[in-house]
Amino acid sequence: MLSQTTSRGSGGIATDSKSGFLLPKYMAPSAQSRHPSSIDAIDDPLSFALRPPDGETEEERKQRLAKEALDKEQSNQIDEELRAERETLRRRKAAGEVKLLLLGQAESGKSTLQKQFQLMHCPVSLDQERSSWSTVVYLNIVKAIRAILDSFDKFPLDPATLDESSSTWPNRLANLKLRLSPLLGMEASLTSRFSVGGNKAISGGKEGVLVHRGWQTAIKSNPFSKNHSSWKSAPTDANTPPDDPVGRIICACKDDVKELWEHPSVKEQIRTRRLRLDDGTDFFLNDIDRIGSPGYLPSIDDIMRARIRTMGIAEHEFEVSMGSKAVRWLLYDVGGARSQRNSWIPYFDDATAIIFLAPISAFDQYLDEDSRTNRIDDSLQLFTKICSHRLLKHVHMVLFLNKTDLLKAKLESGILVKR
Ligand SMILES: Nc1nc2c(ncn2[C@@H]2O[C@H](COP(=O)(O)OP(=O)(O)OP(=O)(O)O)[C@@H](O)[C@H]2O)c(=O)[nH]1
Ligand SMILES: [Mg+2]
Repeated sequence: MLSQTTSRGSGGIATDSKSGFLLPKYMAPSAQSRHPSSIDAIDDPLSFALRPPDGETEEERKQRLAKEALDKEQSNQIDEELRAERETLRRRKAAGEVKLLLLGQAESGKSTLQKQFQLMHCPVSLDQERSSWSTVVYLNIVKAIRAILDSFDKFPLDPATLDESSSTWPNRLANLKLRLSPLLGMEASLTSRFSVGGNKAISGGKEGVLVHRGWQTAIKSNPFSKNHSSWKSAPTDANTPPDDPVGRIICACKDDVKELWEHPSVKEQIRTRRLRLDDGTDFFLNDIDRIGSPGYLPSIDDIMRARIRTMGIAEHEFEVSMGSKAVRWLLYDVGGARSQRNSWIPYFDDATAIIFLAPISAFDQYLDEDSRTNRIDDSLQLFTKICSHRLLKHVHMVLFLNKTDLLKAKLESGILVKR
């Protein structure tokens, strides 16, 4: 090896007798007979790295060639996909499409904003998904009850702190836990309804269920979803028990849910143990009579407040009237948890605009995925990174300070903003 390098490095010019071209000496035919052909030439590090190993057997050669053929096929396939993607983007740009990315940390309100767009520009499609959302509402209720009961398991009530009127509460709590166990037992089956094709929905433990795009369609095909009339008309089956077994259980145990939720010791537990419930929990549990009634179908408010975590990127398409013409908007709703943020980048280079959502009510909260990082700090860092990203230099940016109603409620309840 060393002698070859030395001979090539020796320099000098020779003439190719066939072409008459001047060649470096090591490329002259006489040199080529002594040295490897161009594919193995060590002047080209890539060729050198790719040359067959010394002493390769016939069997190894066949395997290597078969693998190279497979790699080439895969590489061609990727090239073809990239070409098709570039072509789609070119056509979209030519057609004047608007590509809008909704970015921000988890729970910042991206999917909620997407639903508001859908309600404004394509209400029919939201209406068609209406029965699917009852599964999300049920799951939110089950998750909140589980979190409350788990908290009492972890931090049991201290009988010394209970006054006379609450002295029977620990027994009652144990009894409620037993009575609510059939409802809690439905969590896994509710989660499985969100699986799309071969993609299973993931139960994220205390953070809730992560869903793939297209989950609404998957749920619609579940046997408990019912057809319904439009938003404005009242449900026609108001006196018949729900087909959905979870709906039936909620109907049967709504008084227990109510008793648990309204008990002062539960409110105290949430406050003192800083129990983090989803933002829509108060809304759903305060309204359990309505949700737990036969014929329940989610209202628009229910849909807006229902919480389900986005996994990956979900594309939504709308026709938006802009002046005299209708423009096609493609809205991308992304999963906001830290582990999901790398998947945003391929959507940056042809984005028209970004709406960055920052929930300003979260000043006293920490990330689910990193309990040491304050949510406002995370939003600020993320926004700074997005603003300075080289692919987003020419993209319009909208900063959306969200959840102002929750901020107001927190400040009015006496919670102070401090570092
Ligand atoms: N009170 C209140 N709740 C809001 C507001 N915006 C969103 N929410 C609620 O906040 C929760 C989380 O909202 P999502 O839209 O699911 O959050 P996301 O950013 O899509 O979260 P990921 O999908 O996990 O990235 C839902 O329960 C919403 O109803 C708001 O302005 N006020
Ligand atoms: Mg989302």
